[in-house]
Amino acid sequence: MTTHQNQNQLFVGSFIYSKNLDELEYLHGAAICVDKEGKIVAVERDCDEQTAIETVFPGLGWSADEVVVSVTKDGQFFFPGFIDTHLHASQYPNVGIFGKSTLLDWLNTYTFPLEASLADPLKARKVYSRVIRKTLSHGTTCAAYYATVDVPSTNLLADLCLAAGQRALVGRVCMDQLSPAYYRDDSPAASLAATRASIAHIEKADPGMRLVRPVITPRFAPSCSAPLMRALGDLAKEMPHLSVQTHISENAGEIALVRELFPMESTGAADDSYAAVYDAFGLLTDRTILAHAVHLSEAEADLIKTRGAKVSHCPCSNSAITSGAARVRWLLGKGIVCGLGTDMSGGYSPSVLEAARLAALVSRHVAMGGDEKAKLSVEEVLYLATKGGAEVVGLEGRVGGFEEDGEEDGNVDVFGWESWGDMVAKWVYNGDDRNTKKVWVKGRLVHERK
Ligand SMILES: O=c1[nH]c(=O)c2nc[nH]c2[nH]1
Ligand SMILES: [Zn+2]
Repeated sequence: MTTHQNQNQLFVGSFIYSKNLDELEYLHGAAICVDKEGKIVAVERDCDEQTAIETVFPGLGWSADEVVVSVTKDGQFFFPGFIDTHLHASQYPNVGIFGKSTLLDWLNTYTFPLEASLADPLKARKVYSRVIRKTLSHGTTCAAYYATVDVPSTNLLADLCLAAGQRALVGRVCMDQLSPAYYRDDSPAASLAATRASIAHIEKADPGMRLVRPVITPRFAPSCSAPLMRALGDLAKEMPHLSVQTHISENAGEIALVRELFPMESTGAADDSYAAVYDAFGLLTDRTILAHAVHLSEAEADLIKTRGAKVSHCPCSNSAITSGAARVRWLLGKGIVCGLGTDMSGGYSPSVLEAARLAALVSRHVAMGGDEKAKLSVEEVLYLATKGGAEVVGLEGRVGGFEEDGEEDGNVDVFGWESWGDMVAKWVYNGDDRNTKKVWVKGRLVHERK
């Protein structure tokens, strides 16, 4: 595959992207110029290839013979890359394998043994290479990954993302309690040292955090002792350029466990809620990504809004391991920023488009529970999958550009009489990786469907 890296590029045709939560912008007959560094340097409406060559290129100092041109055909469109705001790269081999488990037994039965086994570098390379290739093929240009406790293989995940050209947040998993002895940090100090080592590696591998960045990753409160939680909260304060990712309020058993492990008298938290525990340790900040947020109380959601923390909605995982139906409309109504996560392998699908579809369906289940306003529209779930996600991972304004286009073969039957709005709805409800023909990140072609 020619990647067109370090070449000026012209994209011509139809562009569709989220203007805001409620509206998609449809630009037909438009042109976008992307320079050698992968930056969008011109967006022109009512512009075809010839017009761009004659009127736009001179201002950019480009000559037509050195520019790579991509043009959409009928029914195709450029769409911003998807942002997967929460997934476990290390759990990819287990997608679909969850039986009838729920969170806590699922972790012990399926998840910890697999994650521990990735300390084998050959196995880690195989799994991480495949998860990157697979998510790129579904149009995921940016992913917030959990790796494992193991430092070398976590670092390898970052290196592989960098080599493949996928934007990524890569987190070494911190956990020093309540998992088998073969899979946990030896002490809070060891966990902190290993985390620092992984951060140092990733920052050295990509000094300007151009594509890949480390993320502070307390697995979830039950996996972390109070001293470890405090150390990671202090680390987040020391490194304000880094995000924090964790899980919150996914499952009833987990919530009861947090209450038992972190009584408010021991933490100095304002109340005995899950969100207050993270807050007490300095882990609830405007750089915090909270996966799930299914069973939050009113007060917890208000606290999350006050701190500016973000939510990764994971409808596939929440359904597969029967955690519950997150009330996304309620979170959005409070002004909490939300994006979508596949949460493999709690979730079984690598596709953010599938997560968008399931977000729409789960919102209808919430509506059937009595809140008619809960239903999310096609426009809303696509916003969560792109611009909302960008804000969740702290890359707003940097991603959400035009990085992907759709193709006519595959599972979406287009008859020719549909409006563009109807075509997009058909893509959301029936599309898959066959509709993703090419994927670009920073101008580099990182996936091409043959
Ligand atoms: O969906 C989840 N996946 C996990 O790996 C995990 N660990 C803690 N809590 C979790 N939830
Ligand atoms: Zn998860």
